[in-house]
Amino acid sequence: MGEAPAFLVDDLQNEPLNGFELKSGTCKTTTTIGDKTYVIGGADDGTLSIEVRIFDSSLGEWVQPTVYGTKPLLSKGHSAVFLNDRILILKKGAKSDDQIWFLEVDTQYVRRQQKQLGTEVVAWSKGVIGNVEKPVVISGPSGVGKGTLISMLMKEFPAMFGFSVSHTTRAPRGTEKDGVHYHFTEKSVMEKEIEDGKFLEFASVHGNLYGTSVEAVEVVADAGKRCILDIDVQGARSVRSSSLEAIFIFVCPPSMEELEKRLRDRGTETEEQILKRLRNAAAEIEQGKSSKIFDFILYNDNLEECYEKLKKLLGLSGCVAAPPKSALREFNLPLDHSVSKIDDKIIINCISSGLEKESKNL
Ligand SMILES: Nc1ncnc2c1ncn2[C@@H]1O[C@H](COP(=O)(O)OP(=O)(O)OP(=O)(O)O)[C@@H](O)[C@H]1O
Ligand SMILES: Nc1nc2c(ncn2[C@@H]2O[C@H](COP(=O)(O)O)[C@@H](O)[C@H]2O)c(=O)[nH]1
Repeated sequence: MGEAPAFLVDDLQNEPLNGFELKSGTCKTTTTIGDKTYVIGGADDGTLSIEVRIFDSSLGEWVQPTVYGTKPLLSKGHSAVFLNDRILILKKGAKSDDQIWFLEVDTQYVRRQQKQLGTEVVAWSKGVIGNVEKPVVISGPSGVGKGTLISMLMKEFPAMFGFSVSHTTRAPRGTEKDGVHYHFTEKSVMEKEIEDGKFLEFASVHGNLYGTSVEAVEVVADAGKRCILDIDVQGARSVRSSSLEAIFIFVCPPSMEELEKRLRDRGTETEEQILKRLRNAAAEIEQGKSSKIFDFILYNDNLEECYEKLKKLLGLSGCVAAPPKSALREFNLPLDHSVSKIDDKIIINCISSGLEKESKNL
């Protein structure tokens, strides 16, 4: 909370200002939702990213919200329009893969964080142009074959799927590479990043911390690929209640004996770790089968048969590996534009700068 800079108070007195840039060339917009006016833009704290402040007219006060997600970098300005539970931000003069952003202000995820923290919360997420299909969340007990199935999918459809590289505090196994299999990290560093809102979900699994950063998912979406997350049941539950709309698949072993055999044959864990993973497996299978988190349950008995079933439920049966959907189609947003919403359509009014000014709607 704090005092309003004079120019903003002036600007706010001249309502309505929704979605329009404030005067004085500050590259800030205001969006009023109920008692709250979201002032978006500028970087008061010396960072290079877009800042958010809220003026609560019922309190007559400025509120500094807790901001989650990766913040967009400053641009030559932006337009803003409110869409149901989030504000659409169109950055001016930005590259096509950096033009569209959302500031979540009233999504389920934001409301839950607000309740937990007792403060105002907003969350940034990046928009993607095109038809990237829903991400796929794959869970199941350790050793059931999640990684094997995902590798088969990535090998057959390299241009279609991208793996969400998680962070973990566990030590790398022999052949694992940092940044490819996991981002191997220190516990204190990861805890700080969790506090800073960089994670979509995280959980303590078999005695170590694991988590999916917002960036890990964005990297895949930015490449125009469908994101695959290999995460435990706790993580799947968090993603289920986040704003990420995904397909949730739980992989079951044919028996506990077979699961133990696979874990032992893999030879990557100590005896103590194997026993811990097996103890946790029973509870995970119980939750996986009984909770309403998962859309599909797959039994991984015969690997090839299970893989075929996985492809079928992802709509890939009999599919020849296709080139990537061109999710990053060129989309040239002119520098001079305004944005509004009518019914289900976002109208972008482009003003061309010639001798005779011309206006065109997209
Ligand atoms: N259907 C199957 N039949 C026999 N062996 C299998 C089958 N599926 C996977 N395996 C083997 O089981 C072992 C464990 O598989 P994988 O590493 O893919 O499990 P995971 O679920 O990813 O485990 P974690 O959660 O610990 O990473 C591997 O050695 C793999 O080759
Ligand atoms: N909640 C999350 N769980 C994760 C994530 N990345 C992996 N995992 C799960 O951890 C166990 C153990 O994995 P291992 O590589 O040490 O064998 C397994 O069930 C994974 O699904 C994550 O980002 N979040």
